[in-house]
Amino acid sequence: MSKVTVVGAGNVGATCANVLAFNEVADEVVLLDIKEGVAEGKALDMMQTATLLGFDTRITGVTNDYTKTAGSDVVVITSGIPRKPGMTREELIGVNAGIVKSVAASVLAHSPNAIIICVSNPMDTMTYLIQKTSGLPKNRVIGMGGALDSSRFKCYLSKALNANPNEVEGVVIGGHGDTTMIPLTRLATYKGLPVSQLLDAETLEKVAADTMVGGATLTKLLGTSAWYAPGAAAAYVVESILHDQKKIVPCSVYLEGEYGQSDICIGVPVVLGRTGWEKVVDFKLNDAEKELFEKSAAAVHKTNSVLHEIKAL
Ligand SMILES: NC(=O)c1ccc[n+]([C@@H]2O[C@H](COP(=O)([O-])OP(=O)(O)OC[C@H]3O[C@@H](n4cnc5c(N)ncnc54)[C@H](O)[C@@H]3O)[C@@H](O)[C@H]2O)c1
Ligand SMILES: O=C(O)C[C@H](O)C(=O)O
Repeated sequence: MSKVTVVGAGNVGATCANVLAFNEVADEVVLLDIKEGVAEGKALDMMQTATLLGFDTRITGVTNDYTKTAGSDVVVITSGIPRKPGMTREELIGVNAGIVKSVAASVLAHSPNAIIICVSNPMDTMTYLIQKTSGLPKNRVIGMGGALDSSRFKCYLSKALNANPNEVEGVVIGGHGDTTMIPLTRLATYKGLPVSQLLDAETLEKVAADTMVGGATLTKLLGTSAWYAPGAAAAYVVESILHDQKKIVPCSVYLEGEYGQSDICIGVPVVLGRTGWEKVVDFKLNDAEKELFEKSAAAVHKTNSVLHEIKAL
């Protein structure tokens, strides 16, 4: 029996739970929220799609009762506030740090062997906070951002190429921020062909720029941040772990020298399997990409330092 808990039954958490159930990623999904009735209601609504969609996953919802999450294999943390148009993700730190820290402690009290996936923003810093305060081995703390950013990169690339997005490969590393993410255009391909052979430099620059502000663009359109792709991206990470798929996915993980960085959680390609992130894959960045990665890491370190100022660490 596999069990996944999703904390936060808002836009992203509910979407993630829905994708997990629809794809039968786990036998059991528990949705938890602090707001009375919300998780119960959404879980019940989702369960009523089981016979329509033909899935066997059992979904339950609870209001802040962590005993019902006991024995989870994977816990996805989406609790916290989303940004509004005009805000950066970093501005959420003051409210979200307290929520994420206490939620991580509560889930681990009942599921000490769980692998934690952090979605709440600013995601790299929230992942670092969990890593530093939970005492978990580093392989069991994973920040989800790169899976989403890479799917946006592939979406924008496929539009520029007028191609099927599923035939496009592309990876985004670095921080999950408007100015810190790094779409690796040099390594992006369409059916194995480098996209630089198919698109001009100006188009490629626009694709990278659109990718970097992908979340901000949606926030402006929606009035709150996105949820369909974020929820699906979190479920994709869960599936690779729970089903031991060994997919290489860019995730925010605690580095100890890899990519020239230490004491930071930031997006790098990792192999995801049943024990969490199993190894960092070295993409052999060129000098320009290395410089971008260093700048990105410096910005994430700066946000992490706020954790001390607000006494979250
Ligand atoms: N990493 C990513 O790629 C990514 C993508 C999208 C959104 N996000 C982030 O995910 C978070 C959630 O976004 P959303 O759109 O789902 O927001 P939302 O407001 O729709 O949902 C958040 C939910 O968290 C709940 N919550 C708050 N405090 C809680 C607590 N202590 N315990 C349990 N539940 C609690 C709220 O009641 C709410 O239902 C935001 O911080 C957002 O910035 C990250
Ligand atoms: O943009 C946001 O604030 C939410 C999330 O990080 C996203 O990229 O969609």
